[in-house]
Amino acid sequence: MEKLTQRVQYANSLLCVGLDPVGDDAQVAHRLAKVIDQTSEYAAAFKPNLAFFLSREDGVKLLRETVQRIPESIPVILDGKFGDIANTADHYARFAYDVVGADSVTVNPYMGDDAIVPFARPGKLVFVLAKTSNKPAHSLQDMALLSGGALSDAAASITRQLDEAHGGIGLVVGATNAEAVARTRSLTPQQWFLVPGVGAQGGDLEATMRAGLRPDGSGLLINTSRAIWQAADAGAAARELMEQINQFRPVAV
Ligand SMILES: O=c1ccn([C@@H]2O[C@H](COP(=O)(O)O)[C@@H](O)[C@H]2O)c(=O)[nH]1
Repeated sequence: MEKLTQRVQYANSLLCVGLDPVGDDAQVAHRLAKVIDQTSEYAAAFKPNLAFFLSREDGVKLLRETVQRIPESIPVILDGKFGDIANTADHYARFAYDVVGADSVTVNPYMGDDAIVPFARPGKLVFVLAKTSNKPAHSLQDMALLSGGALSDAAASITRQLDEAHGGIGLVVGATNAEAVARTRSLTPQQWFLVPGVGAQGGDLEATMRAGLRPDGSGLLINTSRAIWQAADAGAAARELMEQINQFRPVAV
């Protein structure tokens, strides 16, 4: 959390550069290095998606090399959407933090608190899926609970309680539904949101910023993956998005 706050201030950025490497093995390591080197200046964080590495024969090696390439001052969020019972979750946490060297992970809360808590280590930040960016998310996440509210509201409330108990718990909230961003912000006023869905998924950046930004001008990490990976000039694409994001932040005095 501290590392992220420092990085956001230093780089004056809320941009999270997603790393979803596609292409053949021979070229992908080179492209990853290039994207990291060209976008580092503008990145508040990097988010490698585990699936895009595990689908390659030497995927874990490539992932470790990717993380090592990222400057130490920039937080790495391993997007693995982990979510199993406690003793299994503990092994996923060891993989993410000790093997890969990530600072942060994404976790699916469906199985309950014990799927989340093993990832809550000092200095680490856990992003729990609350309201995801994919269109069919509503089929489960909008279900009304007998106790009131929707299932995604319950996920948000649980993360708030866990953050109060353990610290370092944020949420994943998609940029494709600004109303949901606002609602989740009202339930969790202080927590960090990892926000995918801008770029290839067509999320509305301005509406998302207005709905989710904390009064201190922070608390959102806007992720984009394909829009940077596929750009002819990844650095220019990252700078442009960072500047667009900053237009909606209060100017520091
Ligand atoms: O709700 C969610 C949670 C995670 N993701 C992941 O973020 C990136 C988005 O990539 P784009 O190319 O910018 O669409 C990808 O790794 C997803 O798995 C998400 O999209 N939505």
